[in-house]
Amino acid sequence: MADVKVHLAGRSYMVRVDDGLLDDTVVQAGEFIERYHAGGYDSRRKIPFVTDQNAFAHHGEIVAHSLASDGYEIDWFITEPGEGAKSWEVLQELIDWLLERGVERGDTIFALGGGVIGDLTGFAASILKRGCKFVQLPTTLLAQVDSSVGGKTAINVAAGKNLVGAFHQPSLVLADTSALRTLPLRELRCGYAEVIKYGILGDADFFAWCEENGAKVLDHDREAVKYAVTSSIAAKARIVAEDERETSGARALLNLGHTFGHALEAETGYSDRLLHGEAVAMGMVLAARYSAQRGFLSENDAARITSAIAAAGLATEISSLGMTCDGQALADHMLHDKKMDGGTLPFILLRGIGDAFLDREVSLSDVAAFLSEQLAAA
Ligand SMILES: NC(=O)c1ccc[n+]([C@@H]2O[C@H](COP(=O)([O-])OP(=O)(O)OC[C@H]3O[C@@H](n4cnc5c(N)ncnc54)[C@H](O)[C@@H]3O)[C@@H](O)[C@H]2O)c1
Ligand SMILES: O=C(O)C(=O)C[C@@H](O)[C@H](O)[C@H](O)COP(=O)(O)O
Ligand SMILES: [Zn+2]
Repeated sequence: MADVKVHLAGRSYMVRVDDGLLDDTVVQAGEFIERYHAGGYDSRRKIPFVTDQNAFAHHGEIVAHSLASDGYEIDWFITEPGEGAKSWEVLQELIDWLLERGVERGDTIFALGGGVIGDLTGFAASILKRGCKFVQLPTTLLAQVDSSVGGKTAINVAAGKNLVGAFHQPSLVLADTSALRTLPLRELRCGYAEVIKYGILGDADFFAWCEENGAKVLDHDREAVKYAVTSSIAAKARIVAEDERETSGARALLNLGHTFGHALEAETGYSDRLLHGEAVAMGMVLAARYSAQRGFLSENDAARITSAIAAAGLATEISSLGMTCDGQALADHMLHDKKMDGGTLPFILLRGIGDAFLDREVSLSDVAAFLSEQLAAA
C-alpha cells in the first residue's frame, strides 16, 4: 500500500493506492465517513454515490457489499458512460437528485468511476449548498493517475472543453489498482498517455522507465501498474501543492499536450472517435514536433517521444483522424483555452525530455500553419 499526501493549507488529503481497496471500502472510506461525516447521513447511514453504467456494473456490487457490512446503504446516481455526462443536463439532474435526497453541506458525495464521473461529481459538490465534501474512488487508469487528484472539476459546454468548473479538492482518494483489470485496453492506453506525460514534462528517468515498462503496465502487471500509479500521483501532488490554482505557471505544465488535444477533442465532437487520453497523446506529439520546429527540442527527442507513445498503441498522427478542417480551424478552438492571457495563449513546449516550459510568445497563426502541415502529412 502507498499513501501520497497532497499538501494544501487547510485542505490536505490522502491518496491511497493499493489492490483491493474497493473490497475494503468499509474500512477505508467507512472509517473516513465515521470521522468526517458531520451531516445527516451518519444517522440515516445512506450515502450518495455517483457512477456510470460500466463502473457500476463492474464494481458497484463490491462497494455496496463492503459498505452494507458496516450498516451503510448506498443511494446510486448512475449515468450513461462517456464524455456526454460532463454536461449542463446531467449536472442539473445530479444536483436535483442530491437536493431531493436532502444532502447537507457537511455531507460527502462519492464518485465511483473514471475522470468523467470525478469531474462531474466534484463540480456538483463544489456548487451544492456552496460546497460539499466529496471522495474519489477512481476506476480508470486515467482517473487514478490524474483526474482524481488536484481538484480540477468541470463540465464541457458548446464553446469548449472544461469551460465551466471549479477548483474543489476531494477529501480522500482511494485508487484501487485491481479495479483496472476490467478496463478495456483502449481505456488503459488513454490513462497511460497521462502517465508518460509526467515523464515528458518533468522527469526524464520516469520517461525512460515508461519506455522500458510501458508494455507491462498495459498488460496489467501488478507491480508495474502500482509503480506507474504511485509515481504519477506523487508527481501531480508535488505540482498541485506548489500551484493549486494554476497561477504561477507550475501547474500549467500538467497541460502538456492539452492545448492541441482539447482542440482535437472539440473538432471530433467529444465522442468515442477520439477519447481524452488519445487526444493528449497526439497533443504531446504535436507539442514535441512544434518545439523541434521552433528549435527548442532536438529532432531526436521529438522522435523518441513519438516512438514511446506509438509503442503503447496510441495513434500519433492527426492525419489519421479523417478531419476535414484546416489548421486554422483547430487553432480557433484554442481561443477558448483557459490559459488565454491578455489575448495571447501560452503553450507548453519542450527543451528536452523532462524539461517542459511555458512559452508566452507563440503566434497562433504560426501554430495554425504548423497544424495544416501535420494534417497534410501522410
Ligand atoms: N480533473 C482533472 O484533473 C482531469 C485530468 C485528466 C482528465 N480529466 C477528464 O477525465 C475525463 C476522461 O476520464 P477517463 O479516461 O477516465 O474517461 P471515462 O470516465 O469516460 O471512463 C472511460 C470508460 O471506462 C469505463 N470504466 C470506468 N471504470 C471502469 C472499469 N474499472 N472497468 C471497465 N470500464 C470502466 C467508463 O464507463 C467509460 O466508458 C475527460 O473528461 C477529461 O477531461 C480530468
Ligand atoms: O490537473 C491539471 O492541472 C491538468 O491539467 C491535468 C489534465 O490532464 C486534465 O485533462 C485537466 O482537466 C485539463 O485541464 P484544463 O484546465 O485544461 O481544462
Ligand atoms: Zn488530461
